[in-house]
Amino acid sequence: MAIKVSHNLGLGKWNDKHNNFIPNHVGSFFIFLRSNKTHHSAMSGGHIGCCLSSFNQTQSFPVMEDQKKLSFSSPEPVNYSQELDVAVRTVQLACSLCQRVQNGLISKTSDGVQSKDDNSPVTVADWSVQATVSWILSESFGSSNVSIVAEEDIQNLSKAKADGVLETVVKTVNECLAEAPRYGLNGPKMALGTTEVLEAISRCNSIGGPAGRFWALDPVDGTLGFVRGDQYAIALALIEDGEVVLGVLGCPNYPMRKEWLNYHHRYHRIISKLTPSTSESWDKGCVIYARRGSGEAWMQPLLHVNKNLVWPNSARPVRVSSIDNPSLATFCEPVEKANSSHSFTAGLAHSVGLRKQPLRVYSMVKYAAIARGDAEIFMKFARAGYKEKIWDHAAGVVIIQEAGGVVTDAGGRPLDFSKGIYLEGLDRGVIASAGANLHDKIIRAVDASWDSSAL
Ligand SMILES: Nc1ncnc2c1ncn2[C@@H]1O[C@H](COP(=O)(O)OS(=O)(=O)O)[C@@H](OP(=O)(O)O)[C@H]1O
Ligand SMILES: [Mg+2]
Ligand SMILES: [Mg+2]
Ligand SMILES: [Mg+2]
Repeated sequence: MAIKVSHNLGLGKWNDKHNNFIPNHVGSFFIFLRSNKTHHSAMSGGHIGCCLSSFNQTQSFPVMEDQKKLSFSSPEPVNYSQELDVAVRTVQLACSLCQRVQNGLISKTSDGVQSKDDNSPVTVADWSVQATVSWILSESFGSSNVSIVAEEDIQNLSKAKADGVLETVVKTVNECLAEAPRYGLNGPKMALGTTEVLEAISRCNSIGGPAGRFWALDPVDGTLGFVRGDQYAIALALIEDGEVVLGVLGCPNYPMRKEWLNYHHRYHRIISKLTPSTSESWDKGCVIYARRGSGEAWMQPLLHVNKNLVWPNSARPVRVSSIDNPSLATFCEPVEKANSSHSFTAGLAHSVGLRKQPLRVYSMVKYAAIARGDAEIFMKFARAGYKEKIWDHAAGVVIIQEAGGVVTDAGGRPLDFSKGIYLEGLDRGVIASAGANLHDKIIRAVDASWDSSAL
C-alpha cells in the first residue's frame, strides 16, 4: 500500500515524554518508524524517518503493513533515528566546509592558523564547523533541548589580533549554511551576524557528566593534519546518561586506497597527481556512522559540492577486518610522537608479533580505518599527566564497537564518557582492535612491558 507523506515537514521537536516527534507546521505529517533499520532507510534512499527536507512537494512511498503497525504502536525505547539523520547530514555539510577551507589554506602562503594557549593549532575551520553544527542542532531540535560539549571557545577568536579571522569565520559559516538545503537541512532565512556566530560557538559550553543527553563535538580533529593538507576528521557523538549512543565521523580525505592513509605531509600532492579529476564520488572522503546496540556501522560517500548532487545519499555497511593473526595485522597510531609514544608501541608490536609498519594517521580517521577493516589495531599512549578528552574518542568508539570491534583502556575497561569533558580514570592508554583475540594479546603485552617503560 502507499501512503502520502508531506516532504515539506520543516522542523519540530522531539518529545521525550511521549517518545514522538512533533512537527512545527500544522498539517504536516510525519512517519517515524521504530524499527532497528530505520536510520538506514532514511540514509540510503528511503525517505521515511526523515523529517527535514528541502523539497516542497508531496510524494508517495510504499509502506509495508508491519512497518505501518510499528509506526503507530505504543511507545518503545528511543532509537535516535531523528538525531542520527540530522547528525549525518550536518557532518556532511561540515565536511564540505572543511574541504573549502583546507584547499584555501594549502593554496595560500599566508598564515591561516592561530595558536591556542597550549600552542596547539586552531583554524577558521575549527570555529566555523563548531558554529555551523551548533546552529543546525539548535535549529533542528530547539536550542533549549540541545547541550553540546565541544573543543573550541571564543576566547582566542575574540582577541583583537584575530579580528580578520572572526570576519572570515562569519563568512565561512554563512557560505556553508547557504548550502544546508542541499543536505535536506534548513538554513537561516538571513545571513547570521557576528554576534549570532559567536553565540553559536559559545553555546557549546556543556561540561558533560553522568546524567541526561548531550552532544560531543570535535569540529576538526587532527587540526595539525588539516593544516598540513593531510587527514583530519569531524567528529560528532550523542551521549546519553554517560553512554555514547550515536557516533558520526566525517573523513573528507579518506583515500580510495588504504595505503595512501600513510602519506602524511605529502597527501594532497600525491592524491592530486594520482587521482583523475573526474573520479567518482567514492574516491575520496566518507562519513561513517553507527547507533549503539544496532550491530551495524554505515558509510556514505561525501556529497560533492561541485557535482550537483542532492540528498538522499547512498550508504553501505562497514565491518572490521577478520584478520586475527598478528603477523598479518596492521596497527595505527598518532603521527606525532608527542601525542603517543612510538617507542612503546614499537615494543608492544614486537612482542605481540605485529610485523607490518605502523600506519601513522592524524585524527580519528584511525578509528574509521579500524571500522572499515583497513587496519586491525589502534593504540594511543599519551604522556603521563595528559588527560584524553571525550570528543577525541566518543564517535570513534561506538562506530568501531558496532562494526564488530573492541575498544577499551589498557586495563581492558570501557572508556568512561560519564565524568565530564575528560576520560577520567583512563588506565594508561586507549586500545581498539578488530577482535577480542588481538585485543587480549595487546593488553597482556602492555601489562608485561609497562613497568619497564618510561611512561
Ligand atoms: N600532548 C598530547 N598528548 C596526547 N594527545 C594530545 C596531546 N595534545 C593534543 N592531543 C590531542 O590529540 C588529538 C590528535 O590526536 P591524533 O591521534 O590525531 O594525533 S596526531 O595528530 O596524529 O599526532 C588532538 O585533537 P585536535 O586538537 O582536535 O586536533 C588533541 O586533542
Ligand atoms: Mg581532537
Ligand atoms: Mg579539534
Ligand atoms: Mg585542537
